[in-house]
Amino acid sequence: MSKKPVRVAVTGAAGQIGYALLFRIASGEMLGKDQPVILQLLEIPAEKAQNALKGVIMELEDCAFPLLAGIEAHSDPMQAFKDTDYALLVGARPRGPGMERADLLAANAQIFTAQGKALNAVASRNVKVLVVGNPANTNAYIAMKSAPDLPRENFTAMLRLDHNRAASQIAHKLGVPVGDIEKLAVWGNHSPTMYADYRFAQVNGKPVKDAINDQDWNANVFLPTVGKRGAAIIEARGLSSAASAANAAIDHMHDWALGTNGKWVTMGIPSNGDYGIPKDVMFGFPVTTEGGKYSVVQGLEIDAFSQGRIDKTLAELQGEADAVKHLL
Ligand SMILES: NC(=O)c1ccc[n+]([C@@H]2O[C@H](COP(=O)([O-])OP(=O)(O)OC[C@H]3O[C@@H](n4cnc5c(N)ncnc54)[C@H](O)[C@@H]3O)[C@@H](O)[C@H]2O)c1
Ligand SMILES: O=C(O)C[C@H](O)C(=O)O
Repeated sequence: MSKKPVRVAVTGAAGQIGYALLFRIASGEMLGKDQPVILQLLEIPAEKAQNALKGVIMELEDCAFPLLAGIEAHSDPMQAFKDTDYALLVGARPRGPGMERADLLAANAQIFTAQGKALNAVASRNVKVLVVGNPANTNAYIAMKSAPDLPRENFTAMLRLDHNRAASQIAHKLGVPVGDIEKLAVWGNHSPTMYADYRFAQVNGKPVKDAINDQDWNANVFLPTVGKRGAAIIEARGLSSAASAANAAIDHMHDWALGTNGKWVTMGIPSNGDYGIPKDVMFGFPVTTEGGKYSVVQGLEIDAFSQGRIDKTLAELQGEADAVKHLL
C-alpha cells in the first residue's frame, strides 16, 4: 500500500535556492522514492514574487512527478505551515559581496519571529524545521524561541553545506573520492568562525589526520578555505551559493528523517550542554540519526587548539543572540 503524503513547507520558494530545491523534494530525493509529498510554498505577498512562484508551480506540474500529491502557493505563514511535517525556512535576504552573514541579522531576524510563531500555532507537533536563511544558526534560535509549544529539538540550522565543503576539500587534498571520508565534524556557527574538525575523520578506515599530517595546512589553508567558501562563491558568481545549498538542505532533511546508519553528519541543533556549549545555543555538532531523532556524538577529546576555535565560534553566537534579545 502506498504511503500517506507528508506536508513539506518551503519558504522563499521562488528564490534561487527554492528553484534548486523544490524539484528534488518532489522527485523523492529528500524523503525517499516511496514517500508522496504535498508542497506548501510560501513567498512574500509582492506581485513579482507571487508571479514567479506561479511560474515555478507550472514547472513543477510539468515534471509530472508521481510523488507530488499536491502543491499550494501562500503568502501567509499561518496558511503555509498548516499541519506541516517538514519546514524548510529558506526565504530571507542573501548577502552580497563584502558583507558577513551576521550583517543580515537586522534584515532577516523578524522573519523568523513571525515564522516561529506561525509554526507554533499551526504546524504538526512533530514538525522538523531546518533554517537555511542567514544567519542560519541565530535565525533558527529565534524561530525556536518564538515557538514555545513545540519541542526545542525540532528546530535545526544548516551546517551541512560546511560539512560537505570540508569533506570535499579533504578528499581533494588526499586524492580520494569524497565518499571515502567519514567521521568529520563542523562545530559552531555557519560563519567564518566555524571549526571544521578532521581529527577523528577516517579515509577507508585509516586516520585522515595521519594521512594529511600537516597542521599548517589545517590552520592556514583548510580552515580559511571552508570558512570563507560562501564568500568565494559570491565573489565568483555575483550571487550566493544556491545548488550546493539546496543539496545540503536535502542531505540534512534526508538524514534526519531516514537515518545515517551510524555515519556522522553535522547539524546545527539546540545544545543540551554537550561539550560545554550552554543549553539552547544553536550550535553545529557531529551527530548520528536514527528513527527521526539525532544524537550528538559523545566522548570526543577536545584539545587546546580545538577548544580555542570552539570558544571563538560560541562567543560569536552568543553575541548574535544578544543582538536579537529584544525580539524574543
Ligand atoms: N545556511 C546556508 O548554508 C546557506 C547557504 C546559501 C544561502 N543561504 C541563505 O539562504 C537565504 C536565501 O537565499 P537565496 O539565494 O535563495 O535568496 P533569493 O533572494 O534568491 O531568494 C530568497 C527568496 O525568499 C523570499 N522571501 C523573503 N522574505 C520572505 C518571507 N518573509 N517569507 C517567505 N519568503 C520570503 C524572497 O521573495 C525571495 O524569493 C539567504 O539568507 C542566504 O544567505 C544559506
Ligand atoms: O555565504 C553566504 O552568504 C551564503 C551561504 O551561507 C554559503 O555559505 O554559501
